[in-house]
Amino acid sequence: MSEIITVKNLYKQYNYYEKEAGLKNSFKGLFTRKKLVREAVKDISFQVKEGEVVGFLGANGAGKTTTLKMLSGILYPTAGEISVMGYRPSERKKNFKRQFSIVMGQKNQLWWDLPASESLELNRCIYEIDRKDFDEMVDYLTELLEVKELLNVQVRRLSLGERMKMELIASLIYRPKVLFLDEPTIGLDIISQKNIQDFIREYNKEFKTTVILTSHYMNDIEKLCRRTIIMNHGSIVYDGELKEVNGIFGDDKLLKFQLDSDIPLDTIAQYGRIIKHENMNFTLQVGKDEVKACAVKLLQDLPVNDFNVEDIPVEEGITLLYKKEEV
Ligand SMILES: Nc1ncnc2c1ncn2[C@@H]1O[C@H](COP(=O)(O)OP(=O)(O)OP(=O)(O)O)[C@@H](O)[C@H]1O
Repeated sequence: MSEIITVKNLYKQYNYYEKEAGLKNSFKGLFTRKKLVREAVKDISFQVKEGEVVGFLGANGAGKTTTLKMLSGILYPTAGEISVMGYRPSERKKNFKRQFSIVMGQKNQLWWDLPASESLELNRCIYEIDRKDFDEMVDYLTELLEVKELLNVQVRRLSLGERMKMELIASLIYRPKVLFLDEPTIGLDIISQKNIQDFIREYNKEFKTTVILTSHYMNDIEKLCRRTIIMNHGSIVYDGELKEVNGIFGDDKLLKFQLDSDIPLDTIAQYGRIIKHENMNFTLQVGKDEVKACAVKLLQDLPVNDFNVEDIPVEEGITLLYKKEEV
């Protein structure tokens, strides 16, 4: 399949001003303001094929939302190239806007005081959707998401999960080719989270829509995406399958052990890279070839209580990635 999204050397820099607390400082700030720069996205490049579902993972502030906002034309890039369906999103052409949709788990597009059906009707007019197509699509989506009977309930009276389902319906009734989902399961309980995951999977199968999804929940990415892009401090630190994420650590292993008495950290650091320590419990990262020698030495030298050698689990791999500037 061909590429539908191409991103080349994309940067986003936010310029803002320091605001000090207090009335006096606010007044002072009118004349002398300290300019600050935040490099939210730093030289990222990737491509997405038509029909692909790609998951963006990253700690808070990694640059996921900024990237999605640039892909959808909400934000102007500082530098770099973006092509989505052949359009440059920042030009905000009408035909581009008709073919993609963005849903943000933390923002609403539905009118709070009206039932969802009215917001859907408004979208029908904006996107000039044929009545028959619209009715069919609303039927299909409300059935799949099991919210048909809630269409005429005021949005403010819906639960968080029900509201997210309505948001998804509102963003899909015009059958966009590309869908950006920014944390669609945030704050949802496990069942609602699974409902949304099942829906996205089913919808992608049916319509071959290209989906880029950001989430803090690895579970969302695991369930929905073959490919994961992991961001850290504005850069892409991994692009590939989630389960292969540990490949970038080579054949490293984790030595986990508990000590009987206090030992200085710099002594322990001589045996391997300290990944985690809590009270007397330690996790060291050690190269596969050094594991045996390191384990023997550790058991000989230190008052070790409990001891284990493990592969790096995916979660730990991701945590390590989040902590690293570059891999
Ligand atoms: N309007 C803004 N002005 C200044 N800095 C901003 C602005 N918006 C975002 N940032 C900064 O840019 C960085 C990236 O933010 P972004 O929202 O893209 O991260 P994220 O990966 O989506 O994080 P989260 O998971 O917390 O939503 C952060 O350091 C954030 O503080």
